[in-house]
Amino acid sequence: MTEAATMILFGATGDLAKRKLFPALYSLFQENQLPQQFAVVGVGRRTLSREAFQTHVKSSIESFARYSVNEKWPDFISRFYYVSLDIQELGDYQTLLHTIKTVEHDYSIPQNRLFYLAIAPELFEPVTFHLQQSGILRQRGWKRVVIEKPFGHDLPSAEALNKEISQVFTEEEIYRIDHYLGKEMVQNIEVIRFANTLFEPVWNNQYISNVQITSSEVVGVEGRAGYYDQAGALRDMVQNHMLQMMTMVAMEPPSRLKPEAVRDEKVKVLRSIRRLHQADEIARHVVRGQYVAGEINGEVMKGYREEEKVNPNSQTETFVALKFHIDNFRWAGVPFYIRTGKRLAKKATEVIIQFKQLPPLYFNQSGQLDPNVLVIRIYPENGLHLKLNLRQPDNMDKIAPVSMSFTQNGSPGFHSPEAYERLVKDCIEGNSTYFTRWDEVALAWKIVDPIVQAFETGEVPLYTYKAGSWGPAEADQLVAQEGLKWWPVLGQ
Ligand SMILES: NC(=O)C1=CN([C@@H]2O[C@H](COP(=O)(O)OP(=O)(O)OC[C@H]3O[C@@H](n4cnc5c(N)ncnc54)[C@H](OP(=O)(O)O)[C@@H]3O)[C@@H](O)[C@H]2O)C=CC1
Ligand SMILES: O=C1O[C@H](COP(=O)(O)O)[C@@H](O)[C@H](O)[C@H]1O
Repeated sequence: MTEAATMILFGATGDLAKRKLFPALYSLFQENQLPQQFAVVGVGRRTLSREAFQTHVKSSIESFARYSVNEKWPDFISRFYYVSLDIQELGDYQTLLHTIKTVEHDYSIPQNRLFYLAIAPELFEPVTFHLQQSGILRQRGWKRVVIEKPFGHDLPSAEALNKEISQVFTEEEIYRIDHYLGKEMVQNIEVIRFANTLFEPVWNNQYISNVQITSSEVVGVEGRAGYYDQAGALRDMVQNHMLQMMTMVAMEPPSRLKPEAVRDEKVKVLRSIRRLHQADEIARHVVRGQYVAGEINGEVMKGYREEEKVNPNSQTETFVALKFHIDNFRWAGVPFYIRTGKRLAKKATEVIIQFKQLPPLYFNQSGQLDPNVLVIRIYPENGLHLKLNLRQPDNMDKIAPVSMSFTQNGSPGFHSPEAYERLVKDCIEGNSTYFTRWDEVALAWKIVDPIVQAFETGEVPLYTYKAGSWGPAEADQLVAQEGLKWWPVLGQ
């Protein structure tokens, strides 16, 4: 049930708020999914009048929202207030407290306060500390804090951050965002598995040969070089989004559809992922790459090292492909391949489940029959695609693969909610199922940290790939070692 609340949005003048958060709030408002008693206090460092802030919100809606400015607009925008504050200055928080109280009074909102930290990670600690010091958290209603990624740079920094935040908020009050968990088809993975008799019994190492998870991007670093050149693809995408998708594919059925039960099962998967420690072992399981100049859709793209604010000798990976094993009864012997990178040929996110071959008899005498494959399409489509074998209509002696496809966002007039819409609604409602719990974050760092160290000491070669390709050729060899290939993504 949606609860009356005030959202205090730190970083309200920033990019994330403009491109994702205001549009998400507007969609929820249009669909009557926000509480009647709801308001937003935007917080930024720059000085802005309330009117100027409302104009800023309007331009965000006009540029990025699914709904246009319509008759509901005046009611929506009247709920937006603005406070200029320096996060580092404790004294500034009294104005914020005063505004929150005014808003709660004007909209008869009980003192339920949702703090959304859309700010740089180094500000997470000072803001939580000052919220406590200023008395803003000494209210009668509930309090929650939403924290954007990245949650730490490695395990020690994540532990330090968590320790600080935990002095002010309990684990139940902390909502760590991983926006991939808000995506329609990522949430559908558990439905595909646990609501379909066709799939549930075969979802294991008896029937599945391998799993491939791809998230490819056409964009480069897009003005975020300062962060990205320190992070790289492994920290930026694998530590969070890719491992989260893998846990959704691999987890056991939860005892109940409750946040803790679901997250307990995901944690068990993360614990069972075989850790890679030795440099030679890492080099056998991980391929890293960096893009050089190339062409995408007829446009010439510069190489990563030529990008603005990137170190011209940068050793940062913009592509990574990995082979993981999950050492439990369900998955023993099934490789999970993950690949992600920037400046690849297409923007796509897919999970591919490749089933095992039948014995080489009857229609499969040659042993060359195509395997059955289930493709879960997360982007650009929200869909499913199942590859089966049938007789070829024009040559009944031949067996050929056919496809059954379902695309949710293909129907005219159908607009799937954006990931941030689901997640913002969930945190207002107090549903933390699709947010990452601390033990998930810590385990993910434990998996990733030794690989990062091997990268930093140069023990894993950095290959190059052309912008517009599918990554270094060595990534193909990673799967070819087991007689496999990467399944082409949609439209490739
Ligand atoms: N942008 C994106 O697509 C994504 C962003 N994120 C994460 O979201 C967070 C925000 O990112 P983004 O919006 O891009 O960042 P921006 O740099 O665009 O915005 C930063 C915001 O923080 C405010 N700010 C900075 N310093 C202070 C301060 N001392 N006191 C008060 N406010 C301050 C800025 O206010 P002002 O401008 O007024 O100075 C601005 O509103 C980061 O953690 C990022 O990693 C995560 C995924 C995607
Ligand atoms: O978190 C991040 O995700 C985006 C990709 O998200 P998507 O929803 O567009 O697939 C990535 O570009 C960015 O580097 C990373 O920080």
